Amino acid sequence: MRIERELEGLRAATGAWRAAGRRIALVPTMGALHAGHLALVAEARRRAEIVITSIFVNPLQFLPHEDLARYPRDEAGDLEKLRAAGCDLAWMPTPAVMYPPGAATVVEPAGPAEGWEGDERPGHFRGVATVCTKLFMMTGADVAVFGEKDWQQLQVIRRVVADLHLPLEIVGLPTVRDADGLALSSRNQRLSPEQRARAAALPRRLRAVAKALAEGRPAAPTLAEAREGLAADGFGVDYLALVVPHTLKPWTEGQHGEARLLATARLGEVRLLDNLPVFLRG
Ligand SMILES: Nc1ncnc2c1ncn2[C@@H]1O[C@H](COP(=O)(O)OP(=O)(O)OP(=O)(O)O)[C@@H](O)[C@H]1O
Ligand SMILES: CC(C)(CO)[C@@H](O)C(=O)[O-]
Ligand code: BAL
Repeated sequence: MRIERELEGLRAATGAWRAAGRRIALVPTMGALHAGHLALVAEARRRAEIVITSIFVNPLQFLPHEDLARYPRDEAGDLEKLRAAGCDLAWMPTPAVMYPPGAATVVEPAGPAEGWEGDERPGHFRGVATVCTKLFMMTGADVAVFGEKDWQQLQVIRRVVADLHLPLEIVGLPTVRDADGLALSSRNQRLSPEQRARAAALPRRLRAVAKALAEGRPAAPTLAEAREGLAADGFGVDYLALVVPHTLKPWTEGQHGEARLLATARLGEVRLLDNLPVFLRG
């Protein structure tokens, strides 16, 4: 596996692959890799001859008070896992490579970037859209693979790619979970054993809400009950909402069809994100 930290090295590799007619898949990550990331790498392998995984903890998507300095990092472990997964190139730019002195241009997403994480973390999706656009341009990928765990992020990326006519395909993969249902996430490492045991209440309550809604229970009281339940379980609930899957607009009572149930809840300092598909019959 090649490891590149400078744009010249990355471009030399991708230029040669492209000249040989090879298709390139990109998996963007912030490192501290787990089985969820490796499922994205496996999907990338199925979709292209060459797999590039980027590891870059992107300062632009963290708000000043957020956990940038405490974000988990494990470069040696990550490289070992990527080698075993058959990744061809690890793209590990420094912040100075990604944002050279004087860098000023950003990608400002709208539409699905509005509300939910967009409200909780103002400017976050600008950072995500900017770095992903740069990663797409730097690697010249034909396809990029993202997780549905960050549902709103996936919809933002799809919107940006369509709006900017970027010549690549975006693939979303279902959330990989631990045995107790908790969505794998790098930030789970920061839960204490006691918090980790309690964290499974989040997917459990989401599954119960999804089942009740699919059975025809009205959304507003079902969601309100689940929020209270999560608070009683010790979570600080940022939001628990039913939305239109691709636009992220709030679901209106009486609508039917495919919806998405989104939740973000805090245990101590750790924010947990999760979401599930829900089908509401007419
Ligand atoms: N459990 C999972 N299943 C599938 N994809 C995942 C999972 N966790 C993360 N991903 C995807 O991996 C990519 C990189 O995510 P990232 O490096 O932020 O990992 P993370 O575990 O989500 O970390 P964080 O704690 O920051 O949320 C994103 O496309 C994300 O949606
Ligand atoms: C897509 C991403 C790698 C951009 O920094 C990040 O938001 C993430 O890890 O989900
Ligand atoms: N996985 C989403 C990236 C972030 O929380 O900043």
